[in-house]
Amino acid sequence: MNRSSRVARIQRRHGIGLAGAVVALAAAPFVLTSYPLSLLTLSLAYGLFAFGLDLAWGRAGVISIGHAAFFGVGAYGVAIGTERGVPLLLAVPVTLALAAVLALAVGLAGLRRGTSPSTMAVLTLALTLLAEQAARSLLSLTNGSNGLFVGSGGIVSTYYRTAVVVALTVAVVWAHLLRGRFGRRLLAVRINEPRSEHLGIDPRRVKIQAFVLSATVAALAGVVAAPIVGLVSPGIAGVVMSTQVLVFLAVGGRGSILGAFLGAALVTIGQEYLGAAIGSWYLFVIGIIFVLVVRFAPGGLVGLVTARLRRPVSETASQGAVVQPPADRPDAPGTRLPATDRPGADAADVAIDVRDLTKSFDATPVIRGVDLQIRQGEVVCLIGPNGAGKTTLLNLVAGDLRPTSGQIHLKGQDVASWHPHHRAALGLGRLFQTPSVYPELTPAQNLALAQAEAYQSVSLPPELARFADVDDTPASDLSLADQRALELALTIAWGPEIVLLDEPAAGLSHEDSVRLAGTLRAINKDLGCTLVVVEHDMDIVRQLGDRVVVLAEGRVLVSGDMDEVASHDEVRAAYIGAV
Ligand SMILES: Nc1ncnc2c1ncn2[C@@H]1O[C@H](COP(=O)(O)OP(=O)(O)OP(=O)(O)O)[C@@H](O)[C@H]1O
Repeated sequence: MNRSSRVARIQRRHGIGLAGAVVALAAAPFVLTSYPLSLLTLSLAYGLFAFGLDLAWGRAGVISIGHAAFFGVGAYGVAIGTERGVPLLLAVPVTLALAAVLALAVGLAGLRRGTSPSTMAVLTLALTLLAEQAARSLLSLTNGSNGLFVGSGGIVSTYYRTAVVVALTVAVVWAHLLRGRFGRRLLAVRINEPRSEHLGIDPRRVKIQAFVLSATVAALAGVVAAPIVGLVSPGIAGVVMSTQVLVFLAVGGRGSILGAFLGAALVTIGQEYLGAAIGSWYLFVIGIIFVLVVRFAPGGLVGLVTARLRRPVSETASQGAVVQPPADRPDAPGTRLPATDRPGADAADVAIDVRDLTKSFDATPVIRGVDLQIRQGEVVCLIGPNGAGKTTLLNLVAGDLRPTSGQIHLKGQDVASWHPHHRAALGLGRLFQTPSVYPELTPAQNLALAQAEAYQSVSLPPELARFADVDDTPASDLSLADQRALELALTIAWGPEIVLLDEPAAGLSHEDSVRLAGTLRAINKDLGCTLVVVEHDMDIVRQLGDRVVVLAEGRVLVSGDMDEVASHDEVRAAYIGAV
């Protein structure tokens, strides 16, 4: 089955699932009495809350252990608005906007570059503690610990219908978002942040967007929940509520909208009936279930069912995101943008220009005043003994490290302070020493993801294009040689003008290395890519390099063709004796 018919099948299955859910939800008021119906309504609100958390935790890998702060903003927004006679049509948007702004502030602070994931955990924990305390202390606004009453209009089924409409609307909007660029980028950043950044995606932006969306959905859930809960009190924004939603999601399963609603419904309904049967011991039972799920079913109930159904890897790994190159790309496949349309295209013929570059780790200098100019279309091999600073130099050019001093120009642009995704936007691609691909996705999805983000369209050489047909196994199952080839394939499919490669032949057999050198030559000749290759294998260097640059102790020792370099006494003596 080809990829587009598989995508159509997934969409059909989602459509059937949604239709089934609509029918079941529509039938509920006719078969349930008032109490179970109000429990179901509460489950829908909590499901929405869990889904909100999933947007951050399950989809973007952003840890939030204080999401009830946003839920509380939603619930109090409605409660305060109702008490003061503010129309819902005004109170709800203002409340949601407030939650979004709050989340933006937290996201900007906690998702800065270089901060550890635990920063967000600490910040959100502080937020939920603060929110609960604020709800207790701001007496004139919140009525303190006594809370505020919100009426549901008395007719449970009417309110149930409102909750259903809100939940379904969110599900449909989400399904739409998932199919587009945002869903794809969310998936890419969650699976492999550095790779995504070198495909021009800004991971911080994607995570902040996801967190703001997540908080807004959580606040909407609070809006929906307030009239069912009836009494909006400080606990609704507090740490217990924040923990409870983590349980909903862990039980149902992260990364699936069904998991969020299922987990919330099972725990909410279960604890209600358990509570009636065994009193506060129900908390103990819920705790045990949580531990068992985390230990034995980390994918939650939905994960268990999916594993039993043995769904194709391309379906399960992509979490519903559609990973295929968009059909409506303005530049048709096989074409390159006119040179004058590319950013920095009017710069001189120099692709990379490094001047007096230095880099120290702590006080230890590793790069010591490197000058290096590489022309567009050139193939340069960077060689030198272990620890000479070759990888560090690539990292500096790619933006993965900031220089201590000196200048880096790409295509005439001063990029020394630019982030990797900004440099990628100039057409700079890179390969890592350890192949960096999207391991959970199939090779075909890896390629499709790169093509969907493409800097420009290119036709892949046949030895790389073969991956487009491998759609039934995750990339992590490929051999090292194939993972290296896949990393090259997805980088080239993205359409770079300059590619930095860090020991691309490491670990390959002689035959594979020779084949790789031929492919790189073809990429240079047919696609015009400038290549900078760090390599130890002198056979490959001989085949590849227009020019060889020898780096030693962080300095350029000599630069020239292979014969010049090989005849250089210092190089022979100290670095490549056998050449
Ligand atoms: N993040 C870092 N922190 C501290 N020291 C580092 C860091 N990265 C590299 N170094 C040090 O910088 C020096 C140069 O390392 P680098 O990896 O650039 O060398 P290389 O020429 O690529 O070596 P190899 O051929 O073995 O890969 C080494 O001594 C290394 O330990």
